[in-house]
Amino acid sequence: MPYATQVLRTLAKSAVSGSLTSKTSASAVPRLARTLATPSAASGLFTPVLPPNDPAVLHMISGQSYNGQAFGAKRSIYGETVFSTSITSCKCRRWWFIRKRLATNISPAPDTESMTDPSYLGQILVFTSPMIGNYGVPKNKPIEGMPILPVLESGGVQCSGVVVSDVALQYSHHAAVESLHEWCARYGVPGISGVDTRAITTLLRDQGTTLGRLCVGDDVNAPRPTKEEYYDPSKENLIAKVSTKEPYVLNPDGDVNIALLDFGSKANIARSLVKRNARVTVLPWDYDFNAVRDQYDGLFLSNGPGDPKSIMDTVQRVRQTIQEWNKPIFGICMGHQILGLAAGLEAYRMTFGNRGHNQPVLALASSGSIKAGRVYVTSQNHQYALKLTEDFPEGWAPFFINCNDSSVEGIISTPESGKRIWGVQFHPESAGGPLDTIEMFTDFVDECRAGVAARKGGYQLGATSSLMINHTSPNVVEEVKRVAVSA
Ligand SMILES: NC(=O)CC[C@H](N)C(=O)O
Repeated sequence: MPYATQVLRTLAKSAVSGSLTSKTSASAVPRLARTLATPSAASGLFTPVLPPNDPAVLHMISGQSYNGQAFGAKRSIYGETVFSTSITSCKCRRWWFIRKRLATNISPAPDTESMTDPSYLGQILVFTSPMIGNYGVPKNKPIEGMPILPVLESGGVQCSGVVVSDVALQYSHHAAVESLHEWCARYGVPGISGVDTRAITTLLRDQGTTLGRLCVGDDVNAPRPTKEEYYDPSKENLIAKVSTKEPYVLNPDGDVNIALLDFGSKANIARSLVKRNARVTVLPWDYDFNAVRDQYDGLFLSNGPGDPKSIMDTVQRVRQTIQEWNKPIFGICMGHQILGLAAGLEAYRMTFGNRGHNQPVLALASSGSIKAGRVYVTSQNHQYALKLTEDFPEGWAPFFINCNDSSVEGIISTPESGKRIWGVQFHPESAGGPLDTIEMFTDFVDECRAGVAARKGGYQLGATSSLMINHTSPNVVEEVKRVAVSA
């Protein structure tokens, strides 16, 4: 057991059994007990329910096994093992500050944002940050002014399991109501702690995202699964599992009418639109938007789990929308991949994808708040990407490129196309920050509003983009990579 876990387990056990008085606990952990963010040791400091001392093991289909201790639900699961490079520390302070300014959501640790993101459905999430759960978990209730939407990214934990080096047995945050262990247990999600997450991450980085099995309790002693027994979520239409079943409306009095095609949308996408006073109609993933499109001033395509090619019918419908409809369209992550496929680009599965809140991207075009030539730090969670190609389809250009691996981070309709369409692989809405690209929501909603004004007459549509890379040049791929590397 890692030393930090041992110390905390002993401290927490003593506190629960009453062997530490409040006086001695304050002197044993003076800095934690006195933080301003923690109103009292009783409400904020100690985890009242500790994980049982059960063993756990993470098996990989490639043959490796990692032994540790269980927390969360006492249940064994299969999933796709992926790693996230989110760092725990900055978010808490940042969100407290932003919440005061914008009355927006709170989400005290990146684990809660990632774990409630429906795009993680079917995945076993390995955190490279060594200690996870320090801020606990807040009440996932709607905040004032935003009925329906939870504080976190969805109503519950979406990933299948979590892997951490050292699960925090104590949490301390003004908004926390339970520990990571209790929260996972409530949602039937098992966790493993006390494993070498650096070794697991190195493995995943080298061989790519790998199918895994997380065994808890008695299952630890069961024989390893055969290759055929591993479950592969990427073979399924996961979007159908997380998308809304029925349409619903948010902010009915908003002044611009936006349809949000829900592939498993993070709540902060809807929040970000509502905050800009859009009336948002959330539609199921397979809804025939073309039948109702004239009612709307703009279309938003959300993030979502799995392979974009699992919903080619939707791609076909979006292609028709792009060809026949001239209002603004914005897609994020899965939404961007669907737009790209509809535009005629290729999508491929990356080796280990990009997951974390610290991915630098370079803008290749200026549009609204985005300036060509600038690097923006972004939050990401994806396994698939659009292929960077010499011959971008007519009317389209690369918008952003990843500075680490030169993968396509965004596409944009060219000024000559007469369209106003943007797709980004990263998450501008990222609830945990960074918020470098959050104003893309303002750009989109303003563009929709400009369309409404133009249709009423008299208002000139916003001229949106200018391109830095000439997408018709003979070596667009080389040019884009050169610029990304020099950034
Ligand atoms: N966050 C997302 O929308 C992810 C899109 C897609 N499921 C991928 O893994 O690439």
